[in-house]
Amino acid sequence: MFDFSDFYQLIAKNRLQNWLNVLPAQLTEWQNQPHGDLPKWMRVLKKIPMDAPSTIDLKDSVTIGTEDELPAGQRAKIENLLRAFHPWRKGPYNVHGINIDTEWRSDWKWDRVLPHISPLKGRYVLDVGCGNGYHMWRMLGEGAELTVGIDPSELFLVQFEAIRRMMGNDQRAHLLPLGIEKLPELKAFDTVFSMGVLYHRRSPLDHLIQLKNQLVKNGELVLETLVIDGDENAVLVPFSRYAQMHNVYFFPSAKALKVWLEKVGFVDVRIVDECVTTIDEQRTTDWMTHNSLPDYLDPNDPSKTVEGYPAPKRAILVARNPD
Ligand SMILES: Nc1ncnc2c1ncn2[C@@H]1O[C@H](C[S@+](CC[C@H]([NH3+])C(=O)[O-])CC(=O)[O-])[C@@H](O)[C@H]1O
Repeated sequence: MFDFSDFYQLIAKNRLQNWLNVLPAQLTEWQNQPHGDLPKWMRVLKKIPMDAPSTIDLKDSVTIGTEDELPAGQRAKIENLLRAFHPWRKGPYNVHGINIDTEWRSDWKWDRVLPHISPLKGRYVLDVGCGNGYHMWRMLGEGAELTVGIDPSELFLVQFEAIRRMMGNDQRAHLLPLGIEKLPELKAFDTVFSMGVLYHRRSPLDHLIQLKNQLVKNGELVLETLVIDGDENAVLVPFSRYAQMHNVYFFPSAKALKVWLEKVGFVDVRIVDECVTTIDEQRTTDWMTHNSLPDYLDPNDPSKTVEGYPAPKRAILVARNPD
């Protein structure tokens, strides 16, 4: 159903080649599972043109082509095709003047991350839980040699592939529909990002070890997750939902997270940013019409979630793998 052969050919010639010992079997298994709406989305995806646009900006935004490059009728057709992949959560994207106004201002997160990380020029980058790949394009904008994203969501895979087609089938970015737990110890990436994933993992220290196992010696981890206020021993484990999210487990303080990273062997651990998520950063839009953060906060006290927990606050930590 999905063709990963370009990626296999690419990594056969580079330092990710050991991955070929397990990856084709895993992705064949994935292909053979039932996939809900994916066949329908694939039919839409194939209608999206694969022509290289006249201009691409990945440095300051993700902007593909210009408005006047395409006849109005063709632009309207592309917009309809892209809307078939609702809800668009991560972005924004601008495609031939079509402004995909996503639930999240993922560019704001990128602006908080970028000043604190090693330059990405020439690097092999892994983005764990990459969503639809928004940050992968921004990583290429910073000169990364290759970005590989992994995310189990099928909708995010088709959204990513739609954008990639309109980039002229760019081969510098690849998204694989896998969870982090499926990765062997590749020890091959210069930078590994895990943003918005840790609180979804039942075993957060194992998650940190899995991330470490993907890094080359002296490679850099960029970790972003929901945190609470408090000292090295503070951690919240919500009883059930948090801000209406299922499958959430550990919300440490940034200081506790630093200890966890050191405990599993990272060094030079730095807490580089902490900020409360505003309702301007995560909200309902024309491209994501479901409920969003404003609906998940206590209407009488927006410093709390509807469940009575502290409202979402996120921290960014950067660390080095010495091994
Ligand atoms: N086991 C797993 N392995 C890999 N990915 C997973 C796993 N489980 C869930 N995910 C994926 O992790 C992503 C977390 S979203 C952050 C997106 C982006 N990074 C961002 O920073 O904007 C945050 C959120 O919406 O809660 C989703 O796309 C899941 O499918």
